[in-house]
Amino acid sequence: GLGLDTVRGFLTREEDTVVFSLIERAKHPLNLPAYDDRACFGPAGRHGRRNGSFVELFVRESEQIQAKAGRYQSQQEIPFFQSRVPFTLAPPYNFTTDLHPAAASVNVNDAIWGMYFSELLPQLANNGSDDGNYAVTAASDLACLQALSRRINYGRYVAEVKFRGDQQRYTPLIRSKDKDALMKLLTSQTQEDVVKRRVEKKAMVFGQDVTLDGPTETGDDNSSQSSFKVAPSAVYELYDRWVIPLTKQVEVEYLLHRLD
Ligand SMILES: O=C(O)C(=O)C[C@]1(C(=O)O)C=C[C@@H](O)C=C1
Repeated sequence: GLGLDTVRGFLTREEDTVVFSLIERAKHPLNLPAYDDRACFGPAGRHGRRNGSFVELFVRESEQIQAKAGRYQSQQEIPFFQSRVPFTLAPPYNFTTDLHPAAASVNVNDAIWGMYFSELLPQLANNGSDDGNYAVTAASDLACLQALSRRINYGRYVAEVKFRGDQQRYTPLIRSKDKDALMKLLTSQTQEDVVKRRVEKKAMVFGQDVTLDGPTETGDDNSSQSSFKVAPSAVYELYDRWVIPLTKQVEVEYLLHRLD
């Protein structure tokens, strides 16, 4: 079943996905035109509606095909753009439903979207300004967004486990809608420190150039920040400023609906 070790294990494994997706995005230049709402390449004209930026279009259409394939039948996955596309490409699969139904759809995808494009991306994409290769760039944005969304919105599962493990303390706080007290009760500063230091280390391990000669250890010779594909301190900061706080926001929102 679901326990604190299991859900923390999931978050730990998700860190790999998050860090790798950031490393992949860092390969490409910023490619600003792909994010411009007014740049009207794409089929905007043909369909007579505004499609937003190229990346927005890419994400929306990618999510539609993935919806058809059944991706969002899993409660672990929440699309950035809700659509009513029925899933028709895959046989139905019996996903587990561990979440409380009234709280299962709690998510902070809008905040993740805003954070990714205005805070994270400008910092991440420093490998030149524009190579015109927007399709590959958008695909790696989608991978980052999906990894971050899955990790952060997994706060629903963490909250479910914490609620089940301590119903006597959570129930009155939920009834009185005491967000601050809920936040305090679910917080473990020790665990947050472990997570932040571990993702920083993962950025060092995954983001170094691997060669056959020379030392294999990190931390001794030339492992300055600039020799990593993504700055380890930037990954630490991403978790400190955004990933963990947003996860906790999801946990609180979930708990507020846990007794509905
Ligand atoms: O592991 C937990 O207990 C969580 O709630 C997850 C998490 C995190 O986002 O990593 C969030 C809040 C806690 O203070 C510690 C860690």
